Amino acid sequence: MTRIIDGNEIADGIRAELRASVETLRDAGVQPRLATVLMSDDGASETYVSMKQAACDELGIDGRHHEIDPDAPADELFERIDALNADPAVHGILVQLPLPDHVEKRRVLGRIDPTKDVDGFHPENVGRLVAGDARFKPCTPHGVQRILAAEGIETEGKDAVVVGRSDIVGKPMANLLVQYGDGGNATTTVCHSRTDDLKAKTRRADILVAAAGVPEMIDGDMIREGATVIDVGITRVDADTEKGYELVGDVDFESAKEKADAITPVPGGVGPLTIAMLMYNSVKATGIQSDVAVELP
Ligand SMILES: Nc1nc(=O)c2c([nH]1)NC[C@@H]1CN(c3ccc(C(=O)N[C@@H](CCC(=O)O)C(=O)O)cc3)C=[N+]21
Repeated sequence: MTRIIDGNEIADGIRAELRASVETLRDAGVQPRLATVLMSDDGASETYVSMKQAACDELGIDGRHHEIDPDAPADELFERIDALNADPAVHGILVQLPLPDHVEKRRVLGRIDPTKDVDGFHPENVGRLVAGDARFKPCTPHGVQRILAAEGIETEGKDAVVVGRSDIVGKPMANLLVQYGDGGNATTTVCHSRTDDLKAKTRRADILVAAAGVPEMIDGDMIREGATVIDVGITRVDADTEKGYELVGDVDFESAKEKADAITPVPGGVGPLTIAMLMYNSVKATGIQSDVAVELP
């Protein structure tokens, strides 16, 4: 029987443990605070930011939301980041992506204080991850590692194939899978839109991570019998539902589940872990900045 992995359940477990870490900080007189910054009027981005704020509320983290007009000059965003960097009561800063075209993403990510960079996208944090000395693991790949661990899926010696090479998922995911240690030691292949004969590569995967952002591009025919399939893609497609859309993963779930031993659904798979690991990084950031020793799950 194919196991359908319940991401909400795994995320709930992590959040329950994080609540105790937040308590430790509060008992020491430190109130964890996460600033989210949205410079977009995209509906999906608004939804994600409000989910992050709701997760903060649930854990006792003070979530402060900041909005910047998407038509404002980039300097307005930079000044806001500078102010948040300088505020000792703010421990984590998340600038929601994507940003408007006139705002250079690289300049934004490089401007956030690396000790407050809960996304782990600052070049210093990327470098530390690659060097095997991660400070903040990027939330989605970290969440995928937690799913594999929770499901007892060994990565050591396995063939892992990541489809997608984005800075926020594909590249850090591949890096984590190839690192020495728990959740790593996999033989890792990174595929992308220009990969020749993609199917030949994905079919070799014991662990397949689909993170290309192309709805249903991976079907059962591309999956090895008995594989673990992790679907990171979440695309909104117009549909005749209450919200006017539905969420579609990068994996064609119906055909994939015929081949996979374990598979994550969309929604209810990786998405909830992304938010849980953002909370994890926010607690970690608070510990680093306040010099309070906190146990992390
Ligand atoms: N600086 C930055 N950091 C991010 O971490 C970041 C970002 N920008 N931009 C956009 C992506 C996307 N992302 C998601 C988080 C949670 C769900 C999630 O929880 N999804 C639910 C369903 C959500 C729904 O109903 O729409 C699920 O899969 O079950 C999805 C996507 C974080 N991102």
